[in-house]
Amino acid sequence: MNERKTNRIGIAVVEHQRQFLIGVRDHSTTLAGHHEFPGGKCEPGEAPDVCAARECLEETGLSVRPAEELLYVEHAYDHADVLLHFWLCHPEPAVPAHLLTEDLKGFRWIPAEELPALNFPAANAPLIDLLINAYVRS
Ligand SMILES: Nc1nc2c([nH]c(=O)n2[C@@H]2O[C@H](COP(=O)(O)OP(=O)(O)OP(=O)(O)O)[C@@H](O)[C@H]2O)c(=O)[nH]1
Repeated sequence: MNERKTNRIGIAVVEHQRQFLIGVRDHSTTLAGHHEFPGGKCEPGEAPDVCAARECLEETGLSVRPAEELLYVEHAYDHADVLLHFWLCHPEPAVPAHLLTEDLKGFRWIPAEELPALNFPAANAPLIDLLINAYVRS
């Protein structure tokens, strides 16, 4: 029997002064070369916002505080079905100022107006529209 995987994913949409923390998916992973927000699979019993903050710390070294769920998207990729929880997060107040400007393990701070030009996975499209409306057109 060919059973498809369904993964619940917590994603940290980390905002600071209208900039967002964005990386590029590694060549060894699914959707290699696509841009991405920090995130990954929820552990069993782990809430998506907790997952988003944990994955962000693991992947970028930045401690963040989840603020609100911006969007929930269900999407079928070839490799799996995903339940995506996009959580708006902000850096913890105590983080050193230099972490808010420099690259973090390959993740970079990108101004909101540059988001539409990036190559995000298909499931991110409604989130990018939402961010443009909230941070560029407002
Ligand atoms: N991190 C991240 N994943 C995203 C985004 N958009 C999106 O569709 N995804 C999808 O969400 C899933 C994330 O899973 P992952 O494989 O990166 O998670 P992980 O690090 O826990 O997995 P691993 O331990 O197998 O490497 C992938 O299917 C990925 O394509 C995004 O903006 N950020």
